[in-house]
Amino acid sequence: MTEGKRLAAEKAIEYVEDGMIVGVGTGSTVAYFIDALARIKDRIAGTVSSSVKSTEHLQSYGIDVLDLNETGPLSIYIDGADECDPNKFLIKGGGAALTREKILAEASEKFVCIIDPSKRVPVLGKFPLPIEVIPMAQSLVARAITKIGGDPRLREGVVTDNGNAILDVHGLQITDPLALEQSLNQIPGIVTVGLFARRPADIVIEGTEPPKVW
Ligand SMILES: O=C[C@H](O)[C@H](O)[C@H](O)COP(=O)(O)O
Repeated sequence: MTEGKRLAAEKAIEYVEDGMIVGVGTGSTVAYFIDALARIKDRIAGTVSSSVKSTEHLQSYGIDVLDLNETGPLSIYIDGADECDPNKFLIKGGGAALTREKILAEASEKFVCIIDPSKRVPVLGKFPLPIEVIPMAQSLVARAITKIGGDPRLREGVVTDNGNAILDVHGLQITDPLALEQSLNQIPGIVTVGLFARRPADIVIEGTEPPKVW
């Protein structure tokens, strides 16, 4: 699995062109990408980061981390996923960074998703769906999710970079990711749903030997 993450991350470097500002996701797969990016750091114009953790990792290599409000749209965003289906729809948020990740995916022309082969699934939902919620709405949101058949569990001891809580929703068979994303987005108190269907990945790199790109 670790090797799969590294292989996918190394391949993603081929999508980074000279002078680009690179959107950088979060997680153990992206950590390999940051290590690889450090080797070509003098060829890029900087990065925009999706989390405090990735920012610290990037800065440890002396890579510039810029403000999205200053950069404007990004050419490329590289990030991992917890699950990826054949339509390149994703579940993300296992590392609680989903909100800023969704913002960067939306801001980017090309979203390259890097996964080890275990993340590829026919139907999303085996991995509990992360949802970032405003703390005072935790119970309200949990009740709404229970009504649609999900089993929401508070991720204990986790506060997101935005000061919010995470509910992990178990027991959903996500056969229509787009519809579920849209309907959950209507519930007050939900900040971000960890379903990336409205804005899926454009390219998926699966860390096989050699890597599969689809
Ligand atoms: O919040 C975290 C992110 O969505 C990650 O990209 C996702 O959890 C995958 O992480 P990893 O590469 O560690 O499996």
